[in-house]
Amino acid sequence: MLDKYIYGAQGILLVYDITNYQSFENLEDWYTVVKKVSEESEIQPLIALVGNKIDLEHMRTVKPEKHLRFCQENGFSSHFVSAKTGDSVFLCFQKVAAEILGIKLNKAEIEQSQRVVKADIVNYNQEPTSRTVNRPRSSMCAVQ
Ligand SMILES: Nc1nc2c(ncn2[C@@H]2O[C@H](COP(=O)(O)OP(=O)(O)OP(=O)(O)O)[C@@H](O)[C@H]2O)c(=O)[nH]1
Repeated sequence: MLDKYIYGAQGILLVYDITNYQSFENLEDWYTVVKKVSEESEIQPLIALVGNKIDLEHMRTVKPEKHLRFCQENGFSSHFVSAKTGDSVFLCFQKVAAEILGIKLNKAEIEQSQRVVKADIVNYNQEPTSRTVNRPRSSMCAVQ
């Protein structure tokens, strides 16, 4: 069944979980299937390596160097996303589509697709604690 999806595809995303080394290792098997099917097809798909769950960077087990080496060795384009927060997901698809179409994205197009991280100043109503020796903290920064 998988070969039916792969056959004739112009782009293939090999996605793994950056916090799960096994999911990265499994890509060898997925890539083997992709290569086998592509040999039988006239269309050679663009292959993108996508590291998912970048919102869990502190739990990363697959080093970025490993990811990049795999890309370099096989001519993949490289992407990191978070399906949970949506970070870089649109950008990833936009880059893959542009590469397939042979279009070079300009800086403005790339920046437009990048998620803006908003930081609000929130009132900090608690009494100053003993740690605030110099000036009591009256506000804090919250990244959403
Ligand atoms: N923190 C975080 N969790 C994610 C992200 N993407 C998916 N998940 C979670 O990871 C779990 C597996 O997601 P699935 O969409 O089922 O992925 P899958 O590849 O189909 O996983 P399997 O069914 O286990 O093969 C779910 O609990 C998702 O909510 C992400 O970017 N960040």
